[in-house]
Amino acid sequence: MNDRLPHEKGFHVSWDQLHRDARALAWRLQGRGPDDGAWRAVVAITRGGMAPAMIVSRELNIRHVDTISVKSYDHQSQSEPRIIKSPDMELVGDGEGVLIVDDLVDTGRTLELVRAHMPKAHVATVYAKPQGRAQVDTYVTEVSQDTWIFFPWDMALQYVKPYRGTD
Ligand SMILES: O=P(O)(O)OC[C@H]1O[C@H](OP(=O)(O)OP(=O)(O)O)[C@H](O)[C@@H]1O
Ligand SMILES: O=c1[nH]c(=O)c2nc[nH]c2[nH]1
Ligand SMILES: [Mg+2]
Repeated sequence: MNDRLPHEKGFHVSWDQLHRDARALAWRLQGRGPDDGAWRAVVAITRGGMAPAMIVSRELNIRHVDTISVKSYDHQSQSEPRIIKSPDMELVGDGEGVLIVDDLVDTGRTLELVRAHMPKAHVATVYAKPQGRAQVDTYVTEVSQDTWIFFPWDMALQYVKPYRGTD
């Protein structure tokens, strides 16, 4: 399933940047729920959606938080998305008033699968690439399709050689 553009560029996101961007996402969602502007619940797409969902639910004061676990990538290689764990369907119903939160949309295949389970939910991601953008109702920052987004939980600080070398 790798009929995709190679990822020629890297977009490196720090914890601080992720926090700011997830807050910006919350502010965009504020007051847009169906119940007097409020949202009933948040469903995080694990694992990448968990940190953004925590920040969004904190900002919007949403206490009902559940997860749907979808796996589609092994590092940068994509396979058929699979649901590993479903949310409490009594809580989420058809998705009305529910915010689905993920870190990013790339091809849109993960969200296609999740939307099929909760067709009336509002889908929000922090980052979006053009191919999957139509699957998202609200996002903060778009990057090009040939960009790989590196998240803080996948990175570590390490020594870098000086550009001109050492004596
Ligand atoms: O739009 P798509 O092409 O479907 O890709 C987007 C999905 O891929 C990543 O999850 P991944 O499957 O790597 O699992 P993870 O969240 O546990 O890292 C990312 O967190 C999104 O959920
Ligand atoms: O960490 C990630 N960065 C990405 O750009 C991406 N696209 C799909 N899945 C992804 N995971
Ligand atoms: Mg994910």
